[in-house]
Amino acid sequence: MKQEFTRIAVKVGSNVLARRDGTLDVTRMSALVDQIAELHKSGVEIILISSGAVASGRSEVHPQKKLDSVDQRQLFSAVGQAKLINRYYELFREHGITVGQVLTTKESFSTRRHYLNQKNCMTVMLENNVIPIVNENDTISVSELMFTDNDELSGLIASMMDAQTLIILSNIDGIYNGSPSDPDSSVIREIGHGKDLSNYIQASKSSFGRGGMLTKTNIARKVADEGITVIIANGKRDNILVDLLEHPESTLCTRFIPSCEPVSSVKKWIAHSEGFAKGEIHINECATEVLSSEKAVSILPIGITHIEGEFEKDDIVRIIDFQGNQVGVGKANCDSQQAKEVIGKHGKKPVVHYDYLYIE
Ligand SMILES: Nc1ncnc2c1ncn2[C@@H]1O[C@H](COP(=O)(O)OP(=O)(O)O)[C@@H](O)[C@H]1O
Ligand SMILES: N[C@@H](CCC(=O)OP(=O)(O)O)C(=O)O
Repeated sequence: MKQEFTRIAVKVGSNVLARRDGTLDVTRMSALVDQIAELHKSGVEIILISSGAVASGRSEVHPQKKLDSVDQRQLFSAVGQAKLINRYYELFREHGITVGQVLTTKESFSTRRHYLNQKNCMTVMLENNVIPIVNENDTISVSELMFTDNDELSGLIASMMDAQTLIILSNIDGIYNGSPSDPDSSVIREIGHGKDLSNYIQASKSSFGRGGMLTKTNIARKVADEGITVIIANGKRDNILVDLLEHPESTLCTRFIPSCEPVSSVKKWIAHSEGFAKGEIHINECATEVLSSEKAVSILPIGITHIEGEFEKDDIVRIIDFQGNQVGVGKANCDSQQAKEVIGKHGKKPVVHYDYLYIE
């Protein structure tokens, strides 16, 4: 096997694992496990991000009374995750491979300490030849603190674990340049930096998915900008994982070209922490221009016009340009009160240092 990659993250969407009637497609699961086992045995480290808990629980329990969507998700995932991981455990055991379950929440990424704890857990698993199988802990995640979907989670994991490639498996061959059901549209094979895809993406989602293609493309772009190749491919196609790595040219998929600029570990964490931002730093036209150049610059008080919200030192803040658009995310070097006191002044310390600033 071509050994281009040493560590990859594979995300398997709900729709790949669920049959039309919502039951778990064990044949598909088994086929994917066979491929992952083959890659694992050839020396590629794999991190599996698997959806399917809710879908597999849905067919197991039949509630007596009508449940709201949160109750349903909690009930189905509690039952379904146990079933899912049990299946994986048995299927991988046939190949002599040990797997471990990592259930996480969005909040578990909110501080650098929590983030590093999770990274350490998965590193130790990989070092011991254990394949981590990650999913959101849907039993305790409620709306505001949930990942948009497992695409978002997979992007975070790929970035945190310094994977070279993130393969997102869905029930479609890639991103189409029109409606996927339109015979005139075709799969976009490669997507470079800055390409706007919003015109192509339909709001429709597959039956069991949560986020849809829009979140997939947004996440894919962000992760590719951090230097990771992102591939969207069809998990229902036989041998897809092995084909993607062995015959990349002839295998149908959408590939996001990664940026060549290395991004530090701290910046990667900050890039995925926008959801935890406590405040906003608004900057003037001149600062906006400098930030959009290739130069390494910090946010200095002289370029700040105003501060919104209350934040402490080390909290995540959004950077907003003079036209009101968000241009980045950073870790504050001081609290909001101290920042307000130095607005517009020369010769003061950065409010967000370059090392802790991620420009989108
Ligand atoms: N331009 C497009 N190209 C491909 N798929 C699209 C496009 N626009 C919308 N979609 C929809 O996105 C769906 C995949 O996203 P999603 O339902 O979140 O799947 P998953 O459960 O695998 O994460 C496809 O089944 C398709 O219906
Ligand atoms: N954590 C949920 C995943 C839901 C979800 O976002 O799925 P997907 O549309 O595959 O990204 C589950 O296991 O059912």
